Amino acid sequence: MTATDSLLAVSLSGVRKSFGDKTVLDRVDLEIRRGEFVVLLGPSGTGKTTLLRLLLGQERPDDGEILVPRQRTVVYQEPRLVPSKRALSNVVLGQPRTRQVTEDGRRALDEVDLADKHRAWPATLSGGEAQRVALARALVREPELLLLDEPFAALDALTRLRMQDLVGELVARHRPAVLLVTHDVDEAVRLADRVLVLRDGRFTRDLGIDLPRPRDRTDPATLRHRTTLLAELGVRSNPSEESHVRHD
Ligand SMILES: Nc1ncnc2c1ncn2[C@@H]1O[C@H](COP(=O)(O)OP(=O)(O)OP(=O)(O)O)[C@@H](O)[C@H]1O
Repeated sequence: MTATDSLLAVSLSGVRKSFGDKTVLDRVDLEIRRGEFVVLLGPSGTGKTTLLRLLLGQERPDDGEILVPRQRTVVYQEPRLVPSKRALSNVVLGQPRTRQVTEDGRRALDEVDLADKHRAWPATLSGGEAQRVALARALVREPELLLLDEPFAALDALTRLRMQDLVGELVARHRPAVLLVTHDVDEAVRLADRVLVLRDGRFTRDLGIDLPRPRDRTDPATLRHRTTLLAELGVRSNPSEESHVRHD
């Protein structure tokens, strides 16, 4: 990244990725500013996870350029905790066990409201608690880029809403750039500064959401964005409709 781009956390230009004769990403450009919360929406199989894997360096593009900060962490749909390590050890996994690291780990657990669970084994945690440990592990390293791959999808509805609020609060405090992959339009409108819709290898919509937080899902402006995104995904919106779209 050049000096003039210092406000950018992520820059992709002309990125192409195919598997066999299937082009998944077709000359994609993407810029994410520092501290910006971007949500990536799209039907199943359109390349959202592939894009995330490219940002993590787990895949290489066939063409194009990808610039990402070195400090990047990820939370997946499953918490992926090490079962033989207690909560705190999972949070500071891979880091030297200095006093500072232990303190930071405890603070991170405190931030996700699990201060009293630092000695808990993963098997004794609820799904939501385990996911909060995973979030603490991702944030304790103060990443410049936080990647979230459907992190709420496996949670029950109430826990999901609480987790969304928690992520919103923690991101506001730590200010990493965020790329959140989801199928949930309401989640996108609730959290994003900007929503990108990925279809047929390209971004078909780049929608800025400039609304105060916390956001009320019944607010007319929120509903307008929701309707726009559902239309972009090819889903008709009406009040009784389920917005958690999955095009399998
Ligand atoms: N390693 C691979 N080898 C072959 N094909 C792959 C590979 N990884 C992904 N694909 C294909 O690329 C396409 C995009 O997959 P990807 O997982 O990125 O989609 P997605 O948008 O994340 O889907 P979902 O929403 O269902 O998670 C799919 O057709 C998938 O089968």
